[in-house]
Amino acid sequence: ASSWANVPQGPPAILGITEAFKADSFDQKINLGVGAYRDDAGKPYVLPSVRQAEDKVIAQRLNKEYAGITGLPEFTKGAAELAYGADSPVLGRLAITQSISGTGALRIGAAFIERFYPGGADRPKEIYIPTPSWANHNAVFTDAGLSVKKYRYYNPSTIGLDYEGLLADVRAAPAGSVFMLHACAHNPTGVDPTQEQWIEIESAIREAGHYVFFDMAYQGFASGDAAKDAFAVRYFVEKGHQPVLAQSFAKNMGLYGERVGAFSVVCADAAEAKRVDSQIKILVRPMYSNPPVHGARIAGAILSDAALKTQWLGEVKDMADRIIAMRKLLRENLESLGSKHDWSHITSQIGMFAYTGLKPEQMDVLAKEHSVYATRDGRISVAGITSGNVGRLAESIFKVTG
Ligand SMILES: Cc1ncc(COP(=O)(O)O)c(CN[C@@H](CCC(=O)O)C(=O)O)c1O
Repeated sequence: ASSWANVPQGPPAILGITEAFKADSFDQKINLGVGAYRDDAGKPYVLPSVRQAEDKVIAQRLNKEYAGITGLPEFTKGAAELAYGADSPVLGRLAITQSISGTGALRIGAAFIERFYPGGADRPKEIYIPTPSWANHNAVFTDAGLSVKKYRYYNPSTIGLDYEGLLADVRAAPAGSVFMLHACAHNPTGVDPTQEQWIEIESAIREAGHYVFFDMAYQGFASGDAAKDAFAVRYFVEKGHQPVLAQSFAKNMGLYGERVGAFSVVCADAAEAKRVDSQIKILVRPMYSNPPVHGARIAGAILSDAALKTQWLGEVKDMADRIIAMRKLLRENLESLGSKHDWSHITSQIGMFAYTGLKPEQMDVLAKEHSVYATRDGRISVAGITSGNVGRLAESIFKVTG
């Protein structure tokens, strides 16, 4: 018998929505599944600054030699400055490595925590993640040997933040627990703490002596302002935390398939950063040895050139602005159709996703009867909405919800 005779059929991943969408022959079908930006024509968007940087890189006719284990220094320097601020004092005590996009950064972080987080041999290796969180977080952390705990985050009745629940869970967790925080544009809810709420969350986490793992997959893409979107990361660092951070350039640079990301650890001093860097190398070497260079060369070319970086940040703002405009249009269409529901969450939420509040069964009807495809948790990728399809989308949602 085959060695793999006992391999069971697994459930489809989040990217399963795309298959169902592709199989639908209706010419006005709408894909609100995968978190990838689309322009107002519903097409994937390669940022002009990325095309220009790529042309510059190709014109250099560089060789294809291995990068170092921690990737291209020009890229990681730029990624660190973008996240922490170009004049941040932590840049001198930071260990940072390029990663296989955000997922890879999360995986390196999980492995680093599993191997080195203090608390002795008997301490359970665990991490607290929000409820709900990105569908892949659970598997990334459990596959790295961490047990995943949940903290309250979303309040279905208000379709907003469960602020009291979040604070209660932070205070209830054993001192020194690891908390994973979405830095901005929470996936899947699009519900972010306000700056005032972040300030209170920080003091609760500091008082409990917890450790923070930031996941920043949408910097610049949430509000259109990279510094604003990094508020939580920079505020926690300013208050003395030494978090680890996973960065993705999939969305804000549109480098999805180039797999460009970074993982960093804020250390106590340069000597500690050197020791941590050596251990990150020991973790990464047997994982994938060293990262792909093309995407990082593009990102590095943008981040190290003032003019290109400014142009890029303008393009990220344009993407964010289009998403914000589509949120407004969807809400206005639903209201003008006479819907009795309060749709204010559609415009108060931020980033790639809107958590509609629709039930799984309603999402099934949207797909089957209206050819509108999205995940069953009621999350829609706002980037999939265009001025051309927002009318039909609103009608479909109105027919399903009344
Ligand atoms: C919060 C969060 N962290 C990390 C990632 C990892 O992104 P990388 O592509 O590895 O940089 C995503 C992507 N989530 C999107 C993209 C599709 C997916 O992989 O699930 C999503 O939820 O649709 C994310 O939403």
